[in-house]
Amino acid sequence: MEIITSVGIILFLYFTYYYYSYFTRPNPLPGPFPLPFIGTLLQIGLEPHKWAEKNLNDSIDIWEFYAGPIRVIVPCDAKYVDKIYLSYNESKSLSKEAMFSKRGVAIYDEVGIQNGVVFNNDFHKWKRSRQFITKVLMSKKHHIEFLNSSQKIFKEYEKQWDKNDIITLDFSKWISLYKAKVTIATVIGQPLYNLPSFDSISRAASEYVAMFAFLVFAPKIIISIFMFFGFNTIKKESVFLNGTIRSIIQKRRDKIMSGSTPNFNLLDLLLITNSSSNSEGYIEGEQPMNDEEIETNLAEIIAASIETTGNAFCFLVYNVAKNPLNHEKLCAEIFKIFGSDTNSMVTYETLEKCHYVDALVKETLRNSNPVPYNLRVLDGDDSTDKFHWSPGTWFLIDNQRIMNNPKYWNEPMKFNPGRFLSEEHGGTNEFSNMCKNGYVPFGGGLIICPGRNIAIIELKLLAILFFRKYNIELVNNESIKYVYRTANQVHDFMIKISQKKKNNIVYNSFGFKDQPY
Ligand code: HEM
Repeated sequence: MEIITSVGIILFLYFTYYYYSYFTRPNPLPGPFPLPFIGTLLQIGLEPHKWAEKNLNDSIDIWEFYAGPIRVIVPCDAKYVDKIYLSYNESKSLSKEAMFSKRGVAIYDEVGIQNGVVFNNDFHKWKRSRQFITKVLMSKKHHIEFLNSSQKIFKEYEKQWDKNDIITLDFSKWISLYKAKVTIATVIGQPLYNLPSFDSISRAASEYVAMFAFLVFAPKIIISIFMFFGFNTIKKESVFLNGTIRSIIQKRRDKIMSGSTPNFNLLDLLLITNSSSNSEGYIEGEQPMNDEEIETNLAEIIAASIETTGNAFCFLVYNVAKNPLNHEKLCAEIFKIFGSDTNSMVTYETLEKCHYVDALVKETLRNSNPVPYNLRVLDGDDSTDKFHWSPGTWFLIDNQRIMNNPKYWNEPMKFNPGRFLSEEHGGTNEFSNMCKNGYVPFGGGLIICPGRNIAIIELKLLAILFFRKYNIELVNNESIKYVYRTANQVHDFMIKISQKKKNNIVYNSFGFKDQPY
C-alpha cells in the first residue's frame, strides 16, 4: 500500500513539474498537446510532416512537438535558419559556428555510431572525419571514377532489358539494388569480399537510416526497451553494425601494407590519406584514420548514398512520367547533346552542358526532397529571428516546407524545372532571385551534405541513361507512395520500360521534327 502511495506521489509530482514546465516554456509555439513520458507520439508518430499537413495552415512558419520529454522546434521558413545554416566563411569564430553543428544525443553512444560525422558530438573529432571524407567525395577525380563505374553497372542492366520488348518492374526495389551495386563499387571496390548479397545491403541501408529517425523521435523509454530486447538482433543482422565492414577494412589495410596498389575507391583513399604511401592531398596536422573511424564513416556514406539518391531518382522518374512537356524538353536536350547514339559514354564534360537535366534534378530535390528534415541541437544559447533559445534546444528544420514556401516560390506545388533555368535557356530564372536558404535540399552551413556534388552528378547521369534510350510509363495513375524513415522511402513504384524505336519522331515541338531518333 505504501509503495502504491509513494509511486502515486512521485507520479503526481512528476506530472505537476512536467506541465508546469510546459505551460511556462519560453516562446510557446503551435503544436500538439504533449503527454508525460511519450510526448506527442500519439499525434505525430514518427512522421511530423503528416501532422503538420493536416493541422497547420500556410501562415504557421514555426511549430513544436515533443519527442518524449524533449521539446523539438520545427522551423519552416528560411528566415529562421540563417544562423543554423551559417557557412564556415561567414562565421567569425569557429566556436560560434559550432553552436548549431550537433545532431547527437547520448543514446547514440550505446548504438556505436558516434565515430563518424552524422552523430558525432565531439566537434574536433567530427571535423577530423569530415576533412577526410570531404577531400575524397568532393574531388573531381572521384566524380570521374564514379561516372565510369556507374555506367559499367548500368550497361549490365541494359543488356537484360534490351532482350525484351517491355519490362515491368518495381522501380523502387530496382533502384535500391542498383544503388547498392554502384555504392559498393565506388566506396569499397569490387569484389564484395565477405559482404552479403546486394539485396541485403540495400535493405540494411534502409534499416540503418530509418534507425536514425527512431532514435531521434521515439521516447527514451521506448528506445531503452528496444535497446534491451531488440538491438542485439538488429546488430547481428546489420552489415553496418556487425563488424563486416571492419573486417573488410582490416583486409584492405593488410594488402596495402604488403605492397598492393591502392584502388580509386573511398576505402582505399581513406586508408592512404596522410599515410606514408600517399603524397597527394595531405591534410595538415592529422594522423591517418584508424579502422574504427573508417568503419563508421563508410557505413554512414554507404547508407546515406543508397537511401537518398535512389529515392530522389524515383521522384524524378515519377515527375517526368507525369509531365509530358518536361519529358519532351528532357529528351530534346539529351538528343541535342548526345545525338542518336544511345550507348556512348556520358562524361563529366557532357554532363556540364546539360542545363535542362540539371534544372530537372534541382526541381526534383525542391519539390520532392528525399531528406525532408534536418536535426540540429543548439550547443550554447542563441537566437533565430525574434526567438531566443537556451542550450540544448532541438531544431528539426523542415527543409521541405522551406522549399515549398509560397512566400519565396511561385506556385510551389507545381513541378517546374524552368525555375532553375535562365531566360536564355527558356526558363524564368526564379532561382537566381531566391532568398538565402530558400533552397536547401542538402541542408546548409558547416555540416551541409558532403555528398551533394556526387548526388547531383548521379541523378543527372541516371536521367540521361534512362530517358535517351527507354520509354518509361507508370503502371497505374496513383500518386507515388512513400514513407518517412529519416529519408522519404518510395515503395511499390511500378513502371514499364521499353526501348525507344529508332526513327520515331519524338521531339516534334522542340525543333527536331525531321531528325530520326
Ligand atoms: C539527393 C541526394 C542527397 C540528399 C538530398 C542529401 C541530403 C542531406 C542532408 C539534408 C544532410 C544534412 C545536412 C545538414 O545537417 O545541414 C546530409 C548529410 C550528409 N550526407 Fe547527404 N544527401 C544526399 C546524398 C548523399 C550522398 C550521395 C552521400 C555520400 C556519398 C551523402 C552523405 C552525407 C553525409 C556523410 C552527411 C552527414 C554530414 C555531416 O554530418 O557532417 N549524402 N545529406
